[in-house]
Amino acid sequence: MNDPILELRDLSVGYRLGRGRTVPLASGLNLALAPGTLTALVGRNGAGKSTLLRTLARLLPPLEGQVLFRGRPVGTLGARDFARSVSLVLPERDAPPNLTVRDLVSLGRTPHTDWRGRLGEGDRRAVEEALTTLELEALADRRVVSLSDGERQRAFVARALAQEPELLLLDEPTAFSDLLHKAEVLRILRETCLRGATVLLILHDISVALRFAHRIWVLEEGRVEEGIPEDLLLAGTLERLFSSPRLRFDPLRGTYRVPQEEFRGAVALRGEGRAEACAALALERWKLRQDPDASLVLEARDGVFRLREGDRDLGVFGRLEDLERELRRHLPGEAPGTAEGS
Ligand SMILES: Nc1ncnc2c1ncn2[C@@H]1O[C@H](COP(=O)(O)OP(=O)(O)OP(=O)(O)O)[C@@H](O)[C@H]1O
Repeated sequence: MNDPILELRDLSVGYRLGRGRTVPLASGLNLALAPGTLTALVGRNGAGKSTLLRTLARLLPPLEGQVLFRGRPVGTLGARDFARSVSLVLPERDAPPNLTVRDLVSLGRTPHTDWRGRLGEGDRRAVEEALTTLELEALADRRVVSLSDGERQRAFVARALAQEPELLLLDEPTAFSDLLHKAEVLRILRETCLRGATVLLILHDISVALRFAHRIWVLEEGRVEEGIPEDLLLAGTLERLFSSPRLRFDPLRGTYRVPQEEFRGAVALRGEGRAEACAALALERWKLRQDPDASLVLEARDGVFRLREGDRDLGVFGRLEDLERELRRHLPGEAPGTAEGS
C-alpha cells in the first residue's frame, strides 16, 4: 500500500465533561486511509461517527493517541497548510443571509489566495468547475439560504471540491439528497479519488456505501471493523449492525426481510427477469414465503403473472395488485395487503 494520507494510532475519541472527566466513544483505533480511496464510515445513531470525523478534522482533540497526516501529527501542521490539504463538510444549515452559492464555493479557495483573498484566474476556474460538477450553474447567483436542503448540501460539497484538497472529510453530505443526487454526489467523489484525492465520509445509506465505497469502516461499540464492502457482507457485519430481534436487515438488497415466524403462507415462484423480481418483492411484503413445494404456483415472466394450484388455473394477471386480490381468496388467515399485513 502507498504511504497512507491519514493514520490513526491508538486513537481514542470522545467528549469532555469538564473537570478533566472524559467520555470515550471509541478507543484503540489503528486505521489508515490510503491515497485515492473512498472510505464510508457507518454505524448506528450515536455510535460516535461525527465525533471521530471531527477529531480527524482537528475540531476536537483526541482523548488519547495520534492522528498523522502524511506521517506528521496533524497538530503540528500550520492552519493554512491544513486548510489547503483537508476540506471538511459538516451537516451545517446556516449561511450568512446574502451569501450566494458562487460566494460560498469561492470560500473554498480561501486557503489558496493571497492575504487580500482575491481570486486569480486559476481560483475562478476551480470555482466554476466545482459549480458545473455539482450541477449548480443555474443556482450560482441564488442566495444559499434560499436553497432547498439537498441543493444546499451540494453547494457545500462544491465548496469542498473547489478547495482542491488532498483529503475530504464529509459528515453525511447526501442526507437530504434524492436518490439520483445521492448517487451523483458519490460518483463525483469517486472521480476525485481517481484524480488522487482521498475521501472519508459518514453515510447512513448502506446500499450507497456498498456501491461506491472502496472500503467501509464500521463503528460499533467503540471499535471499528473495516474492510472492503464484500468482505464485511460475508462476515455478516452489516447485517448484524442494522438488525434487531424484530427486524432483519438484508444488506445485499438494502432492505429489511420479514422474519420467518411472520410468514403466513407459501407460494412457489417461478419465472424470470423483472416480473419475477417484482413478484418476489410483493410476495415478501404480503408475508408469503417462497417454497418450491407449495401448492400455489406463481409463474412470472414478460410482465404477466399466472397463478395456479395443482392443475387448476386460477387466473392470468397483468398487474400484481390484481394478483393480490386473487391470492387473498386462496390463503388461510389474514388477507395479504391489509393494513396490518402489508
Ligand atoms: N459534548 C457532548 N456532550 C454530551 N454528549 C455528547 C457530546 N458529544 C457527543 N455526545 C454524545 O456522544 C454520542 C455520539 O455522538 P456522535 O454525534 O458522534 O454520533 P454519530 O454516530 O455521529 O450519530 P448520528 O448517526 O446520530 O449522527 C451521542 O450519544 C452524543 O449524544
